[in-house]
Amino acid sequence: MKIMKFGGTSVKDAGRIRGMVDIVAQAADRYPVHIVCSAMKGITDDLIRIARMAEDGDGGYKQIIEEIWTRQLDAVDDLFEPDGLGDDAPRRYREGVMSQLQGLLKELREISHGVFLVRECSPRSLDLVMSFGERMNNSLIAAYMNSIGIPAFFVDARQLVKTDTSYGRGEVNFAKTNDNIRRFFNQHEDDGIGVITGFVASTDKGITTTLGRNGSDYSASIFGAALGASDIEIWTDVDGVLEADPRVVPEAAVIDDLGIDEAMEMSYFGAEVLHPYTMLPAVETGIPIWIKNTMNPSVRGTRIGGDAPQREASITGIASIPRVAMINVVGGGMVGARGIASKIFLALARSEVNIIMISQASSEHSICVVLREDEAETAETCLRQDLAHELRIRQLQTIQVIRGLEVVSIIGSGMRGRPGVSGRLFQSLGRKGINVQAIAQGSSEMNISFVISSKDHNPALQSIHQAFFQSGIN
Ligand SMILES: Nc1ncnc2c1ncn2[C@@H]1O[C@H](COP(=O)(O)OP(=O)(O)O)[C@@H](O)[C@H]1O
Ligand SMILES: N[C@@H](CC(=O)OP(=O)(O)O)C(=O)O
Repeated sequence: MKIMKFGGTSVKDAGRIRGMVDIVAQAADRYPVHIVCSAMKGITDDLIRIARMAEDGDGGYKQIIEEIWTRQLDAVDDLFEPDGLGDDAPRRYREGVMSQLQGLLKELREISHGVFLVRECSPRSLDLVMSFGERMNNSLIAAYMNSIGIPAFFVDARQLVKTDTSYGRGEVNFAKTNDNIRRFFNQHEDDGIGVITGFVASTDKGITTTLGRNGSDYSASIFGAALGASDIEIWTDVDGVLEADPRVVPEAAVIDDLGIDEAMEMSYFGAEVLHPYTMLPAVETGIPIWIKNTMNPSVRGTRIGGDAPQREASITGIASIPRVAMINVVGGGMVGARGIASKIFLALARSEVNIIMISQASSEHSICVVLREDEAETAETCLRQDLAHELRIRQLQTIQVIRGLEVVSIIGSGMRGRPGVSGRLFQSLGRKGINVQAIAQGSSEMNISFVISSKDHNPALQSIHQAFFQSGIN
């Protein structure tokens, strides 16, 4: 059995849904499959805008709900068109799916109105609002498959995937989740293809949660691991994981095989083609993950699994995280002093921000942490509170926040023990006049990360790709 996951680009309208169902039907002729689908491309962003506008008392949120509804209706009209041969199935299924979608629309309108009235949208309410994209789209897809004679059943993953109450990024309780999934699919053994909502989950009390943006990839691997799938396929709009973001580096080629560690580094450091947690369930079960192209299904794609293959090349890929900030904690009194680093990290833990990168010069004169720009204010407040004493006695001179930055990483198991890689990297940036503001290298030697100004994003990625992949001396 295989799990096939289709992202928002692969199910963004009726045309793409038809293409996706063709791929699924061909696969299902050869082996059992279940599918995990995302919301139509852009719908989750629209739902977030609805919540934010309603929270701000901006009645314009209603217009966005109408736009979402129009996209759903266009897809229904196109997919459930009577075929003119007297077959009534499209009409019958159209009525069923319309009533399901209208129910969801009503619910979305009521929740948004509630947010508008109280002028408050908690992370918990936001998760509920965001869940509608996946719920609408998978209801539509399951009905469409049935209407063309492919037995399918809608699966609301909220019934099965159980998380804690970390809204916006629920932490999965695997014991309960695996048990729920196995029991549910045993009961539906003869019902055809499960059409599973990606991204959404719920707490023990049934409160809706989500798995984080782009979390449908993770949903696919949760279901794949629980059901002992032979493969987990992530279908998207590119031929696989590429050496760099193809929108910036059009010359980037497909990486045929990636080790689990390399894939984790690529996704953690910004290759949005894959959610970083996707590999976790697969690591334990050894199930390979494939990245494949819905628009080009015959291409092999990238296989992710096990250790990285032996490589001639030093680096495998380049990734980047935009919109980060750097906090520099600077002070002569830090040199040789004990406990300041731990105070800094405790303050950051208290602020619940996610630290992307840390760097400390051996002079111990400063510690720099890199985090998402929208978390910088919270982090700075906590640091100033917890380090107030050290600032007062001048053990620390400043806590400086620099915004408008980006982390770029070069990744690859071939870097281990190979001299000259960072030399070539920084030479290529230097030639383009790009200033590097901080550097970190993990002890695994599989990643060198550095911070640059956001405005240098494109030239940095292009010059690194040129230096390693296009020069013939990677
Ligand atoms: N290294 C990379 N390899 C492949 N795609 C990448 C990479 N970095 C960024 N991308 C972008 O990720 C996109 C796919 O991710 P996403 O939009 O989340 O897809 P989906 O809608 O299928 O979930 C691609 O269209 C590509 O532009
Ligand atoms: N729809 C959700 C979950 C997701 O994974 O979407 P996609 O597969 O389109 O990246 C999001 O936009 O975050």
